[in-house]
Amino acid sequence: MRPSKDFFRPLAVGAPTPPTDIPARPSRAIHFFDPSNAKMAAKIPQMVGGVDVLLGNLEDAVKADNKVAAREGLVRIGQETEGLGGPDSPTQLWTRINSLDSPWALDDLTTLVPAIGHKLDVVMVPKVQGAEDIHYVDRLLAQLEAKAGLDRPILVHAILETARGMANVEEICGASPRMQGLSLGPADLAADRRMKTTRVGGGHPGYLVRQDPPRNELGVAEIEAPRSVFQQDLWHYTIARMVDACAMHGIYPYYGPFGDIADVVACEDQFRNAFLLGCVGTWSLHPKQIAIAHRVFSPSVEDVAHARRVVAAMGDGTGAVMLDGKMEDDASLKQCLVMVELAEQLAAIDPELAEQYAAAGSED
Ligand SMILES: CC(C)(COP(=O)(O)OP(=O)(O)OC[C@H]1O[C@@H](n2cnc3c(N)ncnc32)[C@H](O)[C@@H]1OP(=O)(O)O)[C@@H](O)C(=O)NCCC(=O)NCCSC(=O)C[C@](C)(O)C(=O)O
Ligand SMILES: [Mg+2]
Repeated sequence: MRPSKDFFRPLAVGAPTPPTDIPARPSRAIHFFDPSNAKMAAKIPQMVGGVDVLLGNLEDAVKADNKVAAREGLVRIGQETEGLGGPDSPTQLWTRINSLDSPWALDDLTTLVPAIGHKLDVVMVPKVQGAEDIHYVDRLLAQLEAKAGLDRPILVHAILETARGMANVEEICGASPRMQGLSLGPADLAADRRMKTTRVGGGHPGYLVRQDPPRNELGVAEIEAPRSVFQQDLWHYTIARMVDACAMHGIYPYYGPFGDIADVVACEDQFRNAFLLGCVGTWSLHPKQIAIAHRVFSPSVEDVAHARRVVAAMGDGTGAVMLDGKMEDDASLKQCLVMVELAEQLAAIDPELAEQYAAAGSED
């Protein structure tokens, strides 16, 4: 569908022109912190450069009594933290504002944009229900940007955490040229869908398939015999829908929170599933989840080396060749190019990865 002629025009006189393409800035880990928590806030300056995104969370997980302190704390951090946020920073600055039906969302935006709008890369909007929520934020941001004299539009990221939001996922992605991406909000979404879970993301041992029963010599199924069970991914359908909606609109899908901080193994599995399905990153709720996210959402050295071999073997990119007993063709080349491009983007911001990927290339 052709967008209206005004789609890429500023929504307020004097506001910066919205982007026609959303840049693929590395955002493997979106690290959440509560700016009203002095201990967490104190750690932020030393995290700049060590994590792709720092997100000052103002919504759930911040106590109602601390909402103003969190907002003011984020302003202070945005103003005082060197190197944080803006187009040239190694670490983007994002915020999650309060939900649009809360008493705080309006003040969040009217405070943050004039104070730190030049540093703020992305505003994450929770509990987005449909395009109307994005239109509201879009217009308000344009008015505030114009008033503040900003020359760069702030991007918008929606969290999918209601059944209605999921049903409207495509129109949410296409609601504004500011749309940067989507994250999964598994806890609120589970509640809204009336799923019978109590966790923040991750799987559930009850969601499984069971191996067929063996049969005895009379051909009767022995249903009490021991059988393997395979736990399934509760979030597969949702993430796959998000990935398609984002890919269709040229924006970026992210997993979301994994609340079992102690279970770093299952966390890594959940992140990897999302990575393999097409997500570009995830959230980190605790410092120890940052390294997991960075590791998982960076292609492995082996995959990059293989992808480069396929690119080299495919010459002009058409036809079919055999490599290690496998057929490679135009379509497998395209997958390999996704991997190589991502490796190049990450190498540009991560010297350690750059070295590993360079070595992977030189082996061929
Ligand atoms: C889980 C908690 C309570 C454990 O906090 P803790 O203090 O018990 O952990 P710790 O292991 O004892 O912490 C060690 C040190 O790290 C610090 N620390 C700890 N966490 C952080 C952090 N994030 N950033 C920076 N520093 C952090 C902490 O202050 C402490 O500092 P210290 O050594 O000086 O004493 C804590 O990590 C936390 O509050 N994390 C953020 C939680 C959050 O943002 N939740 C909201 C996102 S999930 C969500 O909203 C759902 C969703 C999408 O809406 C939906 O599915 O519907
Ligand atoms: Mg939520």
